[in-house]
This record gives sequence, structure tokens and C-alpha cells, in this order.
Amino acid sequence: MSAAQNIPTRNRDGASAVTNSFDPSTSPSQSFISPSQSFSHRQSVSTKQLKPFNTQDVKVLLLENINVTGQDILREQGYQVEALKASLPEHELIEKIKDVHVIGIRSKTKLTAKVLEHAKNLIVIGCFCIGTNQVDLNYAANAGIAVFNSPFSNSRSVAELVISEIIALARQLADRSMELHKGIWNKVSAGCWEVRGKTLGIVGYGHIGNQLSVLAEAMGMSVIYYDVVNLMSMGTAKQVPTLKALLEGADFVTLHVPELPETQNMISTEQFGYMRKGSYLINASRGTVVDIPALVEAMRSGKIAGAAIDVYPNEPAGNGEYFNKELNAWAEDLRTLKNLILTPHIGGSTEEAQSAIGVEVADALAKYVNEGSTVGAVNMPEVNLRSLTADEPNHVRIIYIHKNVPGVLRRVNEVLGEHNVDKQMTDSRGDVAYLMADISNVNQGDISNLYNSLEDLGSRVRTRVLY
Ligand SMILES: NC(=O)c1ccc[n+]([C@@H]2O[C@H](COP(=O)([O-])OP(=O)(O)OC[C@H]3O[C@@H](n4cnc5c(N)ncnc54)[C@H](O)[C@@H]3O)[C@@H](O)[C@H]2O)c1
Ligand SMILES: O=C(O)CC[C@@H](O)C(=O)O
Repeated sequence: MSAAQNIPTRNRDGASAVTNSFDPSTSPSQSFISPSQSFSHRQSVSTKQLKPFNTQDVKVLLLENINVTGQDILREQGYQVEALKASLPEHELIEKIKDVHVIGIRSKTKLTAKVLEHAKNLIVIGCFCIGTNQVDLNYAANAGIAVFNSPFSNSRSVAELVISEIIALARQLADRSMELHKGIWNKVSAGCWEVRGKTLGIVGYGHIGNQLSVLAEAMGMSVIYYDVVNLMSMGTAKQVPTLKALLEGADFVTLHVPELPETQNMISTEQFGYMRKGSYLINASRGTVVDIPALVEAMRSGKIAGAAIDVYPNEPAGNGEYFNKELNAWAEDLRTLKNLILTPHIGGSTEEAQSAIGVEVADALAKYVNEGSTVGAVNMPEVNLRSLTADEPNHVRIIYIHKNVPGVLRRVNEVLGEHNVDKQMTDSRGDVAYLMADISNVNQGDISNLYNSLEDLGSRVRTRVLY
């Protein structure tokens, strides 16, 4: 069943990416389950199993305690998988990333241009989370590195955490619990409320905002939301035209926007000024969205009756590390406030979410490595071709990532023109274009010629030949 599988890939500087020798006769005998089978039941028995190179040469680095479901899928491919519990400091990351073809991260590992510059062999990044703000997506695309994430596997977990925090803040639960842990009996009702009949203001009405909207209405709350795009309301929720209108109209404000230049310090002194006296703020989006010193001030003055914060501008690399003023200058100030729930970025941290994310992202990584599909990529055009079948033994799949400039397709098709192009798909996104072509009647001897001819085109970012 398995076709010869030793494909040369060169990175932008011409260094060999996976194996130094090009030996088309290498045919790994280990069994291999094509990830395409998990995507489509139509492609069961006769799918040709494409692989880019000896799978045991593929080096995968997983950071930040990626769920075992994801680790298992990648190990089953035969890849070499190293999984670490925490993220790495920049200098260690730079050393490690030089070697690997695939990296999996969560929210803490910063894959900046400075780090990615050293990632000469890297072909794909998996963000085992929703947010992708920790990756320089543009740099990655221009270096021919695809980036995948899991757009909604933990949305429900975040929404449920926020619901629990709304009630916990309204009833000052965290303070009462901490007091009793210290042996202090403090039975109070002053400043404690039911949530029924109160208004929840959701900023960012996407996957999480939507879920939250439904849950909040089920508890008898009214829901208003603010978003930069016009969106259909869930239930009887109402979209408001400005952030100011939302802040003025809500008893609880919860933030669910991505980290963007526009959302930086979106809630600061001016915005606290618009909020109702005695209202509450919840931030489980990104740490940069709230100006924390302004929050401290608003809570000290009594304007804000309570807050729940799950995310911070600077977060420790792993469990057991200190959250102190070396990390964030205001850390000690936060600790002194009453009715403030501080959680260590656990919005998406449930068994359900993490195992679903592990499967989703690892499947996407394997499908990209083995078949070149960019479906679901966040920084590349989405391109896919139906699988080659076992009846097509002399077919080869060309992946050509190139600069989006005029004339490239003509030149690529001149190279491919010696063969029959069975199917081809190409699309662009910004400065980068992605071409996939399945060509037939290719002899083993033709493969390196094809590869070298495509590599020699001035427009190339990265060439891969899968067979
Ligand atoms: N705490 C956690 O563990 C955790 C877990 C998952 C996601 N998150 C964070 O939550 C964010 C939101 O997640 P999601 O899945 O709901 O994202 P989403 O993309 O589905 O929704 C985000 C919404 O925000 C809106 N938006 C963007 N910029 C805006 C602005 N300036 N003002 C108002 N609205 C704006 C968008 O139009 C969109 O509707 C993620 O980007 C991630 O950073 C945190
Ligand atoms: O698991 C994480 O580290 C990040 C969770 C969340 O912020 C996300 O972006 O999905």
C-alpha cells in the first residue's frame, strides 16, 4: 500500500529540512493511518497514503502540556514527539526550534519573528487553543509556515467559567470562602445580590459571547452586547451601537474580544467612568484588554464592586512559578482588593476542551504534514484536493508556496507541463499564495528534477513534493 516516501524539502536558505539524502527508493514499512480517513469516510480503503518524508524523521516539539490525545495522534504517525509541560524562555526556544518541523504551543509561547527566524526546518505551527496572537502570523506565512488553531473547542468551557463568576461576584463568594478558610465566620447580605433581572453586557459576541448569552438568559438575566460587526442576537439579547452604551447599560461587563491593537486597554479609566456604580467586570479574553492599574483605582473607589480576571499581560511560563511584581508591576496591588477573583488563565482548561483541542489540532497538523491540506489554517489560503487513491501509483502531489506576484502560475505550469496535471488548486492570502497540484505519470527519477525546478523559480517560498 505505502508509496516511496523520502521527499527532500529545503528551507528558504537552502538547508535540508528533514533528510540530507534524496533516496526515492526509501519506503518505510511501518503502518500508517492516513489522517484523511478521520476527515472523510468516503476515503477509506483505497486512499493512497501520502507522506512527505520518512515519518520517523519528523520532529515535533509540544510545549505547555498539550493534551495526551494530541500527543498520541502525532506519535501514531511515527513522528518523533517531545512533549514538555511548560513553555520555554526565549533563548531555549530559539535553540530547540532550530531542529523541529512541527511545533505545538498554547497561549504562553511567543513565536515572534525573532524566534521564527531560527526555525529553519519548521513547516507548521499548531496553537492548541483559540488565540493566535502569540504567533507572528504574517512572518510565518511569508516563511511558508502554516499556522492552525482550534477555533471553538474551549468556548463552552470559558462561558461556563464566566457564568460561575457572575454569581460568585454577586454573592462575594471568594471573600467568604477565604475568610472561612482562615476560621472567620462572616455572614453578610449587604452588597450581595441575585443575578435574576440584572443585565449582562458582553463585549465581543463571537463563539464565547454567544454561548454566554444563552446561558445568562436561562438564569433570568437580560443581555446586551457590543461587537464591531452586526451579528444575529441569541434569544432576546440586544446589540448596542457603542461600547459606551454597553458600559452604561450593564450590571456585569464581560470581555470576549481577541488581542488586537484596537483592543489594547479597551477598558481603562474613561471606560470605568461610564460603568454603573457597583457594577462588575470580568476579563477572560486577553490580559492586554484591561488597564489593570485603572481597574485597581476603580475598585478602590467603590465604582466597581468586584472583578474576575483570568488573563494577564505577563503570565508565568508554567505551574509553580510566581505571579509577582517582577512579572507585572501591579501584582501586589491586585492582591489587596476585596471581591476580586484571580484565576491562572483557566478559562479553557477543562478535560472536555483540552482533549477535543488535542484531537482537532493534531489532526490538522498531520493532515498538513502528510497531505498538504491547509483547511483551517489561520495565516494561509485554505487549499485542499481530494486524496489520491491507491489506483494512482505514479501520481505525485506538488505543494508550492510562493510569493503572490504575477506570472508564477505560468512558470509553475511550464515545470509541471511535462506531466499530466490531474487537478490543481491555488489561492492567495495577502503576499503569499498556495498551490496544490496532483500530477500523473511521474517516474521516481522525475521527482528530484521537478522539485529542483520549482525551487529554482524566484517566487518560491517553499516547495514540497508528496507521493
Ligand atoms: N481565558 C481563556 O482561557 C480563553 C479561552 C478561549 C479564548 N480566549 C480569548 O477569548 C477571545 C474571544 O474568543 P472567541 O472564541 O469568542 O472569539 P471569536 O473570534 O469567536 O469572537 C470575537 C468577537 O470579538 C469581536 N471583536 C473584535 N474586535 C472587537 C472590538 N474592537 N470591539 C468589539 N468587538 C470586537 C469580533 O467581531 C468577534 O465577534 C479569544 O481571542 C481569546 O483571546 C480566552
Ligand atoms: O490553553 C491556553 O493556554 C489558552 C486558552 C485560551 O486563552 C485560548 O486562547 O484558547
